[in-house]
Amino acid sequence: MAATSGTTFSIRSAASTGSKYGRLTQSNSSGLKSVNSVGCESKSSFLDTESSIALKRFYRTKPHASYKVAILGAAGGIGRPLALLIKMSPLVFALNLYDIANVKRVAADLSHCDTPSQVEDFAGASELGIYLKDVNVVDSPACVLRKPGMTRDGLFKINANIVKTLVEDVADNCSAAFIHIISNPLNSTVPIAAEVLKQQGVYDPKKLFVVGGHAGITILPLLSKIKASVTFTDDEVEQLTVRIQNAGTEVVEAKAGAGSATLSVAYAAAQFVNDVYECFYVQFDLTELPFFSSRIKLGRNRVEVVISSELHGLTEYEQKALEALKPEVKASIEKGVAFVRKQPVTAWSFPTDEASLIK
Ligand SMILES: NC(=O)C1=CN([C@@H]2O[C@H](COP(=O)(O)OP(=O)(O)OC[C@H]3O[C@@H](n4cnc5c(N)ncnc54)[C@H](O)[C@@H]3O)[C@@H](O)[C@H]2O)C=CC1
Ligand SMILES: O=C([O-])CC(=O)C(=O)O
Repeated sequence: MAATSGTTFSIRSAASTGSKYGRLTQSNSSGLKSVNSVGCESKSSFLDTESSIALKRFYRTKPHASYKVAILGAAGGIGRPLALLIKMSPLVFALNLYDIANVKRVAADLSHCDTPSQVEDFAGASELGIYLKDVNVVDSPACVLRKPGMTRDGLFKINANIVKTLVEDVADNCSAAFIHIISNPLNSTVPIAAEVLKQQGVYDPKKLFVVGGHAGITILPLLSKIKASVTFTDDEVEQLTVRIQNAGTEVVEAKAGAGSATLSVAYAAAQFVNDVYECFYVQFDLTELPFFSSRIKLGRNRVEVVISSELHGLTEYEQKALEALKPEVKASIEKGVAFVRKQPVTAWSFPTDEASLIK
């Protein structure tokens, strides 16, 4: 499922703080890149005086923008709203947009939002090195998406290679960055990214993750953990579980070939430059599988806490579903790792010591 967060995302617009100075810069050093940062003096505000004063206080007391964020696939269905949401964050001072197509128009449009961050656009593989320099956070929805009737795994052939190549560039240029993979099939693309980073000697499992982690029955809503005072009959649990497992597919079908979920995914992805508690698919030893999803506290720079009690006290239905999904997750992980190691899946198994990198 695309977005499941109950956390809040702090959004502030510089316009509403009465930003005093305006700036528009164009730089054509490479012939491909433009630097756009527009700040407008904004005398009129839709806020009343009290709100305006409160926002000015917020800007005085909050830490300065300290993140440089790169979005790979920034001109796509997810990339565009994600770029807007990140452009609105007071925590971000620079936003680099990369895509193989149409990225200039996104940057030009976005640069008219007078928030603190400066937007730059990059296109073409030769630009990746500059684009990733000193980046703290990489968000990657670069890839192709599925059409109605396809499974997420059906994207493996094309997307595995895109993810591998882009993560190799990340490893070369900003290996200390937080890396957020969005590209499907996630159950395989995260292990692909981990394997590439390992091969380059720069893997930190606390810095690589995806919100959720999913495909078909490997999406398992733990309805028994709902805190609100609500109870479901066994039939309702079954119906709700299947509905949630198909939530992404519902959007694919509603868009009838024009894409998959974009706005909700961008919303979920944008939150990770704030402190959040959310379910993430990462490498750790919650189960016998090396990668799994659980609730995690994500701090400013890394995964800080994995809530390992998440799988305790499941109902019989949930426990059965959990056991039933493990072979599929295992196969997806093995497929991703074998792809990077260029080995047949059967020739490889995950060493047990590697299954416990996050404690
Ligand atoms: N994690 C999640 O919950 C979700 C994941 N997805 C996945 O996210 C991915 C992107 O989805 P959308 O943005 O809707 O697709 P889209 O097709 O609208 O955008 C993808 C963008 O990536 C760019 N791109 C392709 N190859 C590239 C490369 N090598 N380098 C840089 N950019 C490249 C394309 O030019 C395009 O602008 C898909 O794989 C989709 O399945 C989609 C929805 C939910
Ligand atoms: O369904 C898809 O293909 C996109 C996706 O992963 C989701 O929305 O959960």
